[in-house]
Amino acid sequence: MSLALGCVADDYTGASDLANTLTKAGLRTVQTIGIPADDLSLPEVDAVVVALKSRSIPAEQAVARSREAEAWLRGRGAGHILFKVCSTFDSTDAGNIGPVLDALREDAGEAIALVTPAFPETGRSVYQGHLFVGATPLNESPLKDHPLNPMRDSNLVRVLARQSRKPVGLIDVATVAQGADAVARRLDALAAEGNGGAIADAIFDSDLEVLGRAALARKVSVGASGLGLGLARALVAQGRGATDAAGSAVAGAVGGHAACLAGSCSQATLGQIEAAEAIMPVLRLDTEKLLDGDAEVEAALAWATERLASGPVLIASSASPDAVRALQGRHGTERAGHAIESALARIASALVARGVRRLVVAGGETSGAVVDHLGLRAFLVGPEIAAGVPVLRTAGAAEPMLLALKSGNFGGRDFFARALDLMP
Ligand SMILES: Nc1ncnc2c1ncn2[C@@H]1O[C@H](COP(=O)(O)OP(=O)(O)O)[C@@H](O)[C@H]1O
Ligand SMILES: O=C(O)[C@@H](O)C(=O)COP(=O)(O)O
Repeated sequence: MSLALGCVADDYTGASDLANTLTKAGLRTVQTIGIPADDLSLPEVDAVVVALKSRSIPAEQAVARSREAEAWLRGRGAGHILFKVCSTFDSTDAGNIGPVLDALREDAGEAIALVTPAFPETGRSVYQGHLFVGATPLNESPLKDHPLNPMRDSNLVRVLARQSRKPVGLIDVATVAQGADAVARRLDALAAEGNGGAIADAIFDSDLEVLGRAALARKVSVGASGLGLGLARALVAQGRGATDAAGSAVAGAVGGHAACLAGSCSQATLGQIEAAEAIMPVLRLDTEKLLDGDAEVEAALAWATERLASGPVLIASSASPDAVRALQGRHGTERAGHAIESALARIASALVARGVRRLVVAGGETSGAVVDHLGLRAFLVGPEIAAGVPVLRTAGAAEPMLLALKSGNFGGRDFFARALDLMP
């Protein structure tokens, strides 16, 4: 295996989002769950996205796991490593974007790394270093209420500098408009001034193509799927792409029952759950009881077992920002988050034991907990359900499954219906 591109993603939905983008851009791509064991046979691919559940763990653990993944990818020929983070830069002042960037940059022997979370396809743009979600600055968007990483500063130069060992500079839109050579010169100048990272403006895909070309001249970059698009287009232009059709790797139905699990409390997911009530049974979990033992999980499984044979069901812990804050106030943010992720993961395993082979999961941390509990090892990329969300087919599993791991903020109101239509 001689990879054109290696990617380390800090959550599982983000990994599938990136794998989707790379596949659509012409790179044969596989998503692995952590570093794959030697016995896992992977298809011939141009890119591997190693998915880690490292966005919200202690920084030193995130650094160690990211460096292991980087070494595995470079050992398979990857000349460039993209550290895939959230397009809304989900992180806290404790990290982990800054600490991981510092480590990967130093491992690569680079003085500076280009950083941009812009992803125009989903309305993420960066202007003068400020991140916008649509027309709304990040700190005024629903991301300010994220249960684990509330984003309260749209100025990413400030945000990243607070997490990094070295200062952070800006590559503004005027420089990007001048092309890849101008970006390269700006990176060199910022490095000479002692900066270790540079937030790059990007509003359109054409900006990301410029940034992809400039980034590819170095060994490491940090960004969301927009930068992935730029890197992929630069690699395909160099003749490193695939010729076979994207998504063909997952042809064929898997059958079996279908279920949806939602742990995301994003505004988008709350609306999608509401819309799903019109087309399938929806169970809203009592999160207070969920934190108080197994009774709520057992009740949810009894509810689902009565309904699975008749069609898809949806089980959700998702709640409004006020309800989330109230639960966190009573039980602590970390305990509430981990306990609910764990409960949804146990529900997922029990549903698979009851014949579910088509599973839609809403939420990045939630998807990580579910996929880990199911022991899934890798995914092939299928058709796109919504921007940033593909159908995934398990690779290396005893029985094939189809999954959709939906980033909290992605997808339209009819997402659950569209996903199930594409997961026969
Ligand atoms: N009702 C709730 N109250 C508090 N926290 C919740 C609730 N439901 C889910 N959570 C937690 O919120 C976090 C959602 O994160 P994640 O799954 O990554 O969603 P997103 O993709 O929207 O960021 C998880 O830790 C999850 O366990
Ligand atoms: O880049 C993005 O926005 C997504 O790929 C992503 O990482 C979202 O994270 P979650 O909302 O936690 O799924």
